[in-house]
Amino acid sequence: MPRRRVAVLISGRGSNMAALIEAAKDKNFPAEIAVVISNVPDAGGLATAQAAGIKTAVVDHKLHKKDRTAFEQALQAELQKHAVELICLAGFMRLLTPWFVGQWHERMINIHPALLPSFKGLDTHKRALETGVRLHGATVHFVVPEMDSGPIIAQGAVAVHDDDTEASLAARVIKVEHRIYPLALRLVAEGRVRVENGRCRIAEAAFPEAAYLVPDSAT
Ligand SMILES: Nc1nc2c(c(=O)[nH]1)N[C@@H](CN(C=O)c1ccc(C(=O)N[C@@H](CCC(=O)O)C(=O)O)cc1)CN2
Ligand SMILES: NCC(=O)N[C@@H]1O[C@H](COP(=O)([O-])[O-])[C@@H](O)[C@H]1O
Repeated sequence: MPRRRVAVLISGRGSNMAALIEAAKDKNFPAEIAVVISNVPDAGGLATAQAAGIKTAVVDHKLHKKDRTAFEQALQAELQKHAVELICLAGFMRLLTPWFVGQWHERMINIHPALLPSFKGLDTHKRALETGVRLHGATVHFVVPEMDSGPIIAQGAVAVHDDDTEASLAARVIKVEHRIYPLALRLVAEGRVRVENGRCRIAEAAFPEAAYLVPDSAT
């Protein structure tokens, strides 16, 4: 089965993008990173991608003023130019319209730094600490028009320590993100994930393939 052509969309640092690029270096990985696209011209991840020999492009939402459709049509043209089959949102901070999400139904995934459905939106680590949850983590999900609400593909959890700060918790969660995002992309690219009644079913899943409980010693 040919490797699926993937676009990674970023807005910033790109550490999840780098984890996906690293995984795709393995020729047996069922996907190749065809292009990295940023809506922010000086996103740090662009240089990382270029250094890894990956094509990059900038589609600056500011150039399209507040016209989301025009921005997304420019994005769509760039994706078609690279014959992209799957999209990974990795710290991509633009809300996508139902039109764009519809174009990529069950072919676009996102990583979110919380155990969805808890803590949708922004500032997830701060809110987790304020709430006093004992487990926190990250989620890879299919993107649907409603933000952070798509079918869950993979999750990874870490314990929250009483002396945790937003920074210390974020540092442990990002390590989990870099483990579950390549895993989730592999499952989707292998065609092993099907959505039934809003829930993901993973074919031949060797439990706990799509769920990680990461012991403190590992983070
Ligand atoms: N239709 C969807 N679009 C996006 C989703 C999604 O689940 N459905 N996931 C996000 C990623 N994300 C959280 O995971 C997220 C991205 C952006 C925002 C946001 O409020 N953006 C503001 C602008 C902020 C900025 O430019 O810095 C906006 O778009 O007006 C919240 C959550 C990706 N898109
Ligand atoms: N709501 C989307 C969101 O908050 N995404 C989060 O942004 C960070 C991007 O880091 P990275 O650029 O190093 O991958 C990651 O923690 C990702 O989960």
